[in-house]
Amino acid sequence: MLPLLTAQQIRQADAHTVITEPISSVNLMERASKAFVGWFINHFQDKDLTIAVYCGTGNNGGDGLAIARMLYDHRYLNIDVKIARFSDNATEDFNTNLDRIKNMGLDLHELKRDGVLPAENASILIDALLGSGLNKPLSGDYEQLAQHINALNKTVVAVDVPTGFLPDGEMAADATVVKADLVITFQQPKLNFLLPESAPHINCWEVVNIGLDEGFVQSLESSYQFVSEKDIKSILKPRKRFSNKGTYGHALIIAGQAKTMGAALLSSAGSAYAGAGLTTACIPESGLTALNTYLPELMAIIRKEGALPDVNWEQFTAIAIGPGLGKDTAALNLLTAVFENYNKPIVVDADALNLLAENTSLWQNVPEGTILTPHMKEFDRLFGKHNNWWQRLQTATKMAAKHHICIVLKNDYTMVATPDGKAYFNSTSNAAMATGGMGDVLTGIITSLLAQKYSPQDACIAGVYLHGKAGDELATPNRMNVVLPGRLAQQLPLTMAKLTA
Ligand SMILES: NC(=O)C1=CN([C@@H]2O[C@H](COP(=O)(O)OP(=O)(O)OC[C@H]3O[C@@H](n4cnc5c(N)ncnc54)[C@H](OP(=O)(O)O)[C@@H]3O)[C@@H](O)[C@H]2O)[C@@H](O)CC1
Ligand SMILES: Nc1ncnc2c1ncn2[C@@H]1O[C@H](COP(=O)(O)OP(=O)(O)O)[C@@H](O)[C@H]1O
Ligand SMILES: [K+]
Repeated sequence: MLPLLTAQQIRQADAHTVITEPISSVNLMERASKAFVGWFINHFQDKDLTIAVYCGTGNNGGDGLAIARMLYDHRYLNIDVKIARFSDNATEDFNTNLDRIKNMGLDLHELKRDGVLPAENASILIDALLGSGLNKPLSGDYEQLAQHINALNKTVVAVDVPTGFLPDGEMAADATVVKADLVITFQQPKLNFLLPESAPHINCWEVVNIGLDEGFVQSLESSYQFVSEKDIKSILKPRKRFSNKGTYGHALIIAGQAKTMGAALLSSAGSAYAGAGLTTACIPESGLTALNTYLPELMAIIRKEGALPDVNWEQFTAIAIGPGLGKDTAALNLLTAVFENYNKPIVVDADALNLLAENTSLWQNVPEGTILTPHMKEFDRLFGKHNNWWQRLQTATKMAAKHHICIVLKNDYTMVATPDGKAYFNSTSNAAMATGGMGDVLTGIITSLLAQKYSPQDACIAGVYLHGKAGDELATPNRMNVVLPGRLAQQLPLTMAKLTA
């Protein structure tokens, strides 16, 4: 896992690295700038590019100066450096880099506090005005310059963090931020890059390693982690010789009404394709033909109107409830029965989440290790209205700890909050997956992994990763506009095979 630190913790890691490596802070700046330039020249190979580097007078600006110098050394000769002298303060490493660049023959201009904004002929702007040192919203000269840059409509590459963007914590919805086509960020994605509020400001980001002390970074035991393929490979267990269907558990999916049978089919397919030994769908009678036609491998328990189905609960190694279930009395009775009769972790999704939100007494019977899989609206119904995703992240970790459950809060970079108060951000999935029924398949996958005896935490982290990875495998190479959930389910055996090979 890649620990995701707050800006303050990054500063600590920075200071620690300077002392223990040891490396001077200006050489650490040199290393960071070199990493930026390495990425930049690989992707912008035309040396005739006209580039303007906008520098503040802090360390982000110091990076900007070092980057301009290095690009010039790489024969990018059309570089114009603009230094925003909006503050009387400048850091030592900024000043050192200013001395280094002064006599190189590059164009250096200073922007004063007088509000006169520069004309701009360059095609690429490098934003090194402010980085992770942002401690208040932009105002005055900085805000005007940021608005001016945005109005230019040029390609903007930001150093570490776009100017005005808060790396972590709650950012005002109307904050002025330099709009970056690309952010080349140091060491790790900043937490707020992973939340939807970043969408208007950041088109894409890339991480470059600057060699902060790994041991120290780990020792901070960050509450936030970024999941990578390596982590999933160490979670997933390959299927064994001499195993049989009993080895891989029996999943029960309680889902669907006559008009939403698709939800039951898709979640059951997710379970079967993710490798449960057996998958049974608990569905209304009207859906039986559809079930057998769609996937004959599935078994059924029929729900008759007005009666609870006769279920031998203990027979199942994992149970999910909710997709397409509706919120009528029968659905509520079913959910109550599941909570009362089954004491192992249960996957609760969709309408079952809405029922839980409306019937809070149900909470007392939620088994430890249970998994909730809300999207944003379901999450807010459960835990109250939130103004932004930072707040949701805090609530998710708090509620997971309070109820001893896992909460899978779905989005791009779906986060899994676990009972120990941590949050794991997923690194797969794409916008082609934004289509109805996709969450149903995820519910099936997580239930399947639970049935196969993965811990609730591993089932969530691996399930979310596999779901997104299958979506990426289908969408990315073929530039698919949309990936349908049923097709994604079918991709799972291949995705899992690659990760367990
Ligand atoms: N470990 C790493 O990752 C490494 C990081 N490095 C680089 O350092 C960057 C962080 O540098 P930094 O700490 O000097 O802060 P930076 O963003 O340049 O801001 C400068 C000053 O501006 C001020 N200020 C704040 N908000 C403001 C506002 N709204 N409007 C006006 N002013 C505002 C505030 O000063 P204050 O006003 O509080 O006195 C602040 O101190 C980081 O992003 C990366 O590029 C690498 O070089 C090496 C390794
Ligand atoms: N833009 C996106 N980028 C990445 N993943 C997405 C995107 N949109 C949706 N998804 C994924 O698709 C699933 C949608 O779930 P949900 O909203 O519950 O769908 P449904 O209720 O239709 O089944 C989630 O797992 C989510 O992470
Ligand atoms: K910046």
